[in-house]
This record gives sequence, structure tokens and C-alpha cells, in this order.
Amino acid sequence: MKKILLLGSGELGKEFVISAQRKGQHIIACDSYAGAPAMQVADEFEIFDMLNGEELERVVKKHHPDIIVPEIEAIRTERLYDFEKEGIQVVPSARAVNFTMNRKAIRDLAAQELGLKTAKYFYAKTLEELKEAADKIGFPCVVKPLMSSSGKGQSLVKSADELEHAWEYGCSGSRGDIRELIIEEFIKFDSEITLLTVTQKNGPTLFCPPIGHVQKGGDYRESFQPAHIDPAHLKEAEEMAEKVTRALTGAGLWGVEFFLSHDNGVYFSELSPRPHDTGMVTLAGTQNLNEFELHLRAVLGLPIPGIKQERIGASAVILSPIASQERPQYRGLEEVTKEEDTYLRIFGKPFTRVNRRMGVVLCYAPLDSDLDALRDKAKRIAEKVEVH
Ligand SMILES: Nc1ncnc2c1ncn2[C@@H]1O[C@H](COP(=O)(O)OP(=O)(O)OP(=O)(O)O)[C@@H](O)[C@H]1O
Ligand SMILES: NCC(=O)N[C@@H]1O[C@H](COP(=O)([O-])[O-])[C@@H](O)[C@H]1O
Ligand SMILES: [Mg+2]
Repeated sequence: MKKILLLGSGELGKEFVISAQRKGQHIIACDSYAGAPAMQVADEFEIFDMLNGEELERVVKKHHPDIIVPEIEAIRTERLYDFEKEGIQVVPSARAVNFTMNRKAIRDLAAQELGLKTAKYFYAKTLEELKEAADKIGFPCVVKPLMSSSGKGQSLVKSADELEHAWEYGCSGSRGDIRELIIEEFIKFDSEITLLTVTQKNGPTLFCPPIGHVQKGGDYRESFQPAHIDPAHLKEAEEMAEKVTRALTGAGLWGVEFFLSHDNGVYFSELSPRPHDTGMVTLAGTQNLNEFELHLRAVLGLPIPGIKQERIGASAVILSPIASQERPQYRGLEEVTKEEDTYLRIFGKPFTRVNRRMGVVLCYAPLDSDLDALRDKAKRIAEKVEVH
């Protein structure tokens, strides 16, 4: 039995805990608020600010975990190097978590050191620098905080007079203490995918069938698997995923994000060194092993005899239209449960914000079924669930 300290206790952590406990592991789930989804199913929990290095150290010293599994990016990640030196396994590695929590580190590694194709980009520490960079990149362009996720602080800038707002919005959506943004060329992609990639302690790198997804305001709305893409594009994406995960080192499942364009090919966008939100579609049984089970096996060094696509799947998110400190209620459960081949996963978040992701609808169908129809079904059903 391993003692696993889970840093971040959202919906992704909750599924990871369930997989880990089914393999007899002991989990301490951490987050900044009480009653977080993964805490509801873990053995123990800790509530503290994971951006605070001293607090993080206190909790690590208290529990002496064998393994630390970061689940979010808002963590004082520099400390992870020390824990790793002390013999604690950091997932996938302290290096990977440090590089990916800051867009600058991962983008420079991918574009400059590894030579992967990305959108053109610059960094800006002031509004002036942002304006200069926008001049070089042109419009539209995309502005994001160096540290953020799920589209927080991200804006699509269509003209110069929107830059000031993008600067303010980016700074206010930034996590931690840095006031620096990345400005990227807007890629007019035809589709985007997440390539779930598994790096193993003993064994080759494995890839899941590509997951297609649709984002709005930088946050995921629906995902589906398998995405039908050009086999040459898939091969290129797999090669890039292999390169970047090897450079970052460690064992675990990663969500590697790409933009695909018929005319311009494959762009590397970014990656999560952990299960990906769009990968929740694997909870519909699209694969023999879902992304959380794969992460766990890779982390524990357990065998993965192969990844097989079993059926097609689609996920559609349920967002809260309201902000409330009270425990949310859900309408429409009968509407969902009367549907065939459909699962509902309410995450159990104890309070809401506007547009906070509260649950997901998952639909599946045999391999030869119509994927577009399945996507429509998942979206139609998700719309019937109301958070109030
Ligand atoms: N340069 C770009 N050109 C076109 N679209 C973009 C660009 N950058 C981001 N996007 C869109 O915004 C989405 C979110 O961007 P990105 O993945 O960088 O943000 P994030 O906040 O890290 O999201 P998450 O943490 O949920 O993965 C992308 O999936 C894509 O749809
Ligand atoms: N794109 C990253 C992502 O989806 N992360 C997932 O969302 C949770 C935070 O949700 P919250 O903001 O609603 O607390 C995280 O804990 C993780 O499970
Ligand atoms: Mg992303």
C-alpha cells in the first residue's frame, strides 16, 4: 500500500482517488476548501493554501507520503524538487510539474529547445510590451496569464483598442504573484485534440485514441473520442507528445493539446502532466482503461497490457448559471436517467460560481455509430440538467 498525497481535489482528483482506492492505496486529498470532490472519497484530507510553501511542507512532513500527485496548477511547485530529493515520488516528476505550471517554461522548452511547431508568441510584463508584441503578431491574437488554467484571464483580442482590457483581465485572472502575460498568434484551426499519453517506469510510451473537443472562452464544453483526424497529423502529434513528455521526464498520464489545420498542419499548444478535463469522456467506457486508471497504473509502475478503444463516447459539461455559497441542487435527473447509454457525473462541489463546472454528461455507443449524433445527444441531455 502506498500513501498518496493528492494536491488538488476537484473532479479529476475524485476519479483518481476512486481508481487508487480500488487498488488498495491510501489517499490524503488536499485543497483550499472543505468538502472538495476528491475529499469526499479519500481516506484523509487537508485544507490549506497549496501556494504557500511552508504550509505545503508542513503537510508533507505530517503525512510522509510515498507519492505526491499534483491535481491542479496552483501549487508552490518549486518545493516539489526538495520533496523529490528526499525520496518522495513526485508525479510525473518535479521537473514536469514545474515546467507546465508556467506557460513560459513549457512554451520555451517546446518551441525553442525541442523545435515543436507552436503559435507565434511573445511575453509582456507591461501594457506597453503587450502593445509592441501585438504589433508584431497582428490581430486577432490571444492573450493569457502565464499562470492560469481553464481559460481564466484569457481573451481573444480583435483590435488594438481591446488590448488594455486584455491586459487588465489577464492580470486579474493570473494565479500567484507574477504579472506577466503571453500573447499568441490566433491559430485558425479546423479542430483541436487532446492526445492522452502515458509514460511508464518500465515500458514504452502509450497513446490513447485522440480526443476531440470544443472550448468556449478557453474552457472545455464538450469532448468526444475518437476524433477523426488525418493519420499523418496523428502521427505527427504522437511524435511531438513523445518528445515533450520525454524532455519533461517521469511516469504518468499526460494530456497533450494540439491544434489541427488542413492547410498548416499540427501545432503543439500545451500539456497537463496529469489527467485532462476533456479526457473525462473516457469515463464513458470508451477505452478498456479510463484516463484515471491509466494514470494510477503508470504512477504505481503497474503493467498496462494495452489501450483499446471499446466504443465511441461524448461528454458535455454542466455549468452553474449562478454563484452561491449554499450547496447546489440539481434539476433534470429523471430527464437524464431515462436516456439509454448515458451516465451523469455530478462532482459534488459544495458551492458554485457563475460558469463553474459542476458535472458532466457522458454518452456512449458502439464503435461504428455516428459520432456527431452522439455529441448532439450528450449536449442535448446536459442542457436538461439545471443547477440551482
Ligand atoms: N493561439 C491560439 N489560437 C487559437 N485558439 C487558442 C489559442 N490559444 C488558446 N486557444 C483556445 O483556448 C483554449 C484554451 O487555451 P489553453 O489550453 O492555452 O488555456 P488553459 O487555460 O490552459 O486551459 P486548460 O487549463 O483548461 O487546458 C484552447 O483549447 C483553444 O480552444
Ligand atoms: N482544466 C483544468 C481542470 O479542469 N481541472 C479540474 O478542475 C478542478 C477545479 O475546479 P474548480 O475551479 O471548479 O474548483 C481541479 O481540481 C481539476 O479537477
Ligand atoms: Mg488547455
